[in-house]
Amino acid sequence: MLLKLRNCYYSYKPNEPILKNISFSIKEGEILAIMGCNGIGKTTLLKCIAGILKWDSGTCIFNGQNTINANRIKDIGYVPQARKLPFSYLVKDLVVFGRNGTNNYFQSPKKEDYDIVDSILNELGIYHIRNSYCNELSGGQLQMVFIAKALASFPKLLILDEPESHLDFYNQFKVLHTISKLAKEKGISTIINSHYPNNIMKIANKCLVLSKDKYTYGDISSIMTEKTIKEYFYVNSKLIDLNYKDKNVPSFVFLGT
Ligand SMILES: Nc1ncnc2c1ncn2[C@@H]1O[C@H](COP(=O)(O)OP(=O)(O)OP(=O)(O)O)[C@@H](O)[C@H]1O
Repeated sequence: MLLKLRNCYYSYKPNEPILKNISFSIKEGEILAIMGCNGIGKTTLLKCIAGILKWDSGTCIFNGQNTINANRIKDIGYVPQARKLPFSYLVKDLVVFGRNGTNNYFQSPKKEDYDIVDSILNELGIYHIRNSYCNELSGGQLQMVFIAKALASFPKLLILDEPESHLDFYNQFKVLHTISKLAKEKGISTIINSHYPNNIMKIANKCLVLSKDKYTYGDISSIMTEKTIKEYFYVNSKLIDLNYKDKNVPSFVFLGT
């Protein structure tokens, strides 16, 4: 087991926990999707797992170590929600910051670091933009650059906060395909926050859906049901099976509230 959470709590304000009694685990190469309404605590959960926020209590075992009080967790790559950069960096210079797993802009990278960056950019199919300025990229390209930066420290666990938001359908597929490929071919486990059930059903093995007072967690097919959509999102839906290229593609049609 790569990550195991037991009875974890987190609150921004005393005695008002946002995350209550959270328990789940993730194996090597598994993809876990986190879902839930706006403001329910998904980003908070990702930040606690990544060590950006400190759990109030519970046990969080990552790679055999209890990380409940860790300041910086090695081997976790974190990709925050899409954002514009305050400064303009070349793609290769931004991605190389990921080499030491921090945003330490003052440590000079070496040639070996740039070689590793080049191979990652190549693997993600964005080598051709290595000398482009990040603030001149499209949203889809920028998202791939942030994923490259997170991969630059060779993480065992990749954490992505709504990676497909703001992207067109083609780029959503591209990002999802990349996440799935990294899990299958490199065994990189992934936790992904998403607002798109049809997307996560394409790539996730497990799913955790949060609400204010409870959550549900399990295999994706047992969790992503019409009942869960009604109970956690207050929306009526119909889950249909479509056939595409000889594969079954389960998809929700959202009918109304
Ligand atoms: N730094 C903070 N201090 C106090 N409260 C916060 C802080 N950050 C977030 N919150 C609150 O915690 C709750 C959960 O926020 P969070 O960003 O984790 O939700 P989310 O499920 O990721 O939302 P969304 O789907 O809209 O991105 C919200 O009510 C938010 O206002």
